[in-house]
Amino acid sequence: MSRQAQAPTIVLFRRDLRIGDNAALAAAAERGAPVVALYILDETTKGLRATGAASRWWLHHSLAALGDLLRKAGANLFLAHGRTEDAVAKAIDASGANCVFWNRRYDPSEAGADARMKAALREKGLTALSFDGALLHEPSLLKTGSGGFYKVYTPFWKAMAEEVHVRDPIDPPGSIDGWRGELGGLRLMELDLLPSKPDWAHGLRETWRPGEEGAQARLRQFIESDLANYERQRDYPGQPSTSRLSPHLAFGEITPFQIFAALRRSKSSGTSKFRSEIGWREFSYHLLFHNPDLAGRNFRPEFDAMSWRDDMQALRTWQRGLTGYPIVDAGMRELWRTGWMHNRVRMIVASFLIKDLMIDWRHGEKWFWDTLVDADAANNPASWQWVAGSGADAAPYFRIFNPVLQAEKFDPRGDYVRHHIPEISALPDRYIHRPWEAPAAVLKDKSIELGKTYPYPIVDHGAARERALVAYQSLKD
Ligand SMILES: Cc1cc2nc3c(=O)[nH]c(=O)nc-3n(C[C@H](O)[C@H](O)[C@H](O)COP(=O)(O)OP(=O)(O)OC[C@H]3O[C@@H](n4cnc5c(N)ncnc54)[C@H](O)[C@@H]3O)c2cc1C
Repeated sequence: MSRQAQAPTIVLFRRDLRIGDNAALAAAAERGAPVVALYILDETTKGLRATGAASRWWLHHSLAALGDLLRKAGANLFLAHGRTEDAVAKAIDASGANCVFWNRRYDPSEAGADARMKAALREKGLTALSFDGALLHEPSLLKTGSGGFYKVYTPFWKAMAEEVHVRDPIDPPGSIDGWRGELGGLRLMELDLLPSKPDWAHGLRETWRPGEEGAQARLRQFIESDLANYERQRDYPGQPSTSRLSPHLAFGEITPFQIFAALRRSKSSGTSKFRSEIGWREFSYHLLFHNPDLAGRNFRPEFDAMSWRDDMQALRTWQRGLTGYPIVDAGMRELWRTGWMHNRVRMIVASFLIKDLMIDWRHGEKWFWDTLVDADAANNPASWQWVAGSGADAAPYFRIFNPVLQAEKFDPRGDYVRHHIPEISALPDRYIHRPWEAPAAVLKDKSIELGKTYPYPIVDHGAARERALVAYQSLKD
């Protein structure tokens, strides 16, 4: 029997848009039958969170890149839109496939949908298999001594080191015997993922190269140029020293197994700190797996009693980067322009929204979800809850970042702020993070009119801090 006459294997692609270290694809290629590579944009299955706008932009380009790689290897990438189970059933009917393979997802709503699909397919006598790849550990397997899940990062990471064997990445299949039929699917443009009216994505296009090859290039460049200084420089947003692998990881264009293997091969110092940051991603997924509504519900229920301010005007001012605190505004504008923000600045802007403006962390989480290219179902809510103090292993409630002192420490010459806020870039270093203290003559000389060309601070940090401490203390009491 020729290979094309064998019943094909459907391989579902989701947030694993790569051909390297792709266990499901490798298993399908090894099986020998033709492969139907299928991506389904599922905006219908109940409980799945809709992809944010910046992530949709990324997804479009990542699918284009995956399609190219698959084509070179011998297979088409088929595209569909609708409920996953319906689209899979249609693909089975059209292709005569008798196997469906995929890599596991760990968001409980997605994992639940996959489990239901697996049971339904098996009931029909088909082979349905799921594989690992997104995480170094299976959240269901790593348990504390008392059989629960970890709520504190340090023991979690220690247990990972002791119990989890980090396997080598799987090579991409040399060639794939792609199924030659027609599914009647969609073309990429028909998924309608790109912004058009208006097209706000020019900053994203300038900044990123979505896709597996872009991810591998980024990893190589990071290891060669920045890894050695990572621990020392990772907190300074003006110096590009972090890996910027987050969107590639969020879309599964690269796996933690591939990153760990590359770190093992490198002779660089600084690998331990970098590994532990990847560990925070593992920890976030561990928390999400065990707490399905991480984006909607306080991990610590006592936070349900917090009286947040319902100030939508202030929320919009924060979103637009017009709070009058330059480091906050620079971060929010970096996010809007590039779909990404430096980690230190994410912590500062989040603390500002939650503690200086007393706005519910869920509003910030939603904005990030929509505007980040690395918007991640685990990292985003876990990090917001960490800053709010409502999360597992959270920042202590009395830690309220002073946006001026943070800026002076981590952006000492104001490079980052100047880059993102041109209207105050001419200010001398001593006023760049506190323009309201600049003498009138200096402001005039630099053509800055506070309240007109750049705003006055939306709140006084000292007073806002006191207000937050009272609110947080009342929760404790
Ligand atoms: C309020 C807030 C929201 C966040 N939202 C997201 C999000 O939606 N998606 C996201 O991937 N990260 C999020 N983070 C975590 C972190 O800011 C980003 O992962 C990091 O800035 C990405 O840049 P990088 O790839 O250069 O990081 P690197 O420093 O190079 O780290 C490498 C990788 O480790 C992981 N990582 C690093 N720091 C963290 C962390 N604190 N928590 C979890 N994983 C981490 C990421 O996968 C990252 O790509 C958020 C942090 C905060 C404070």
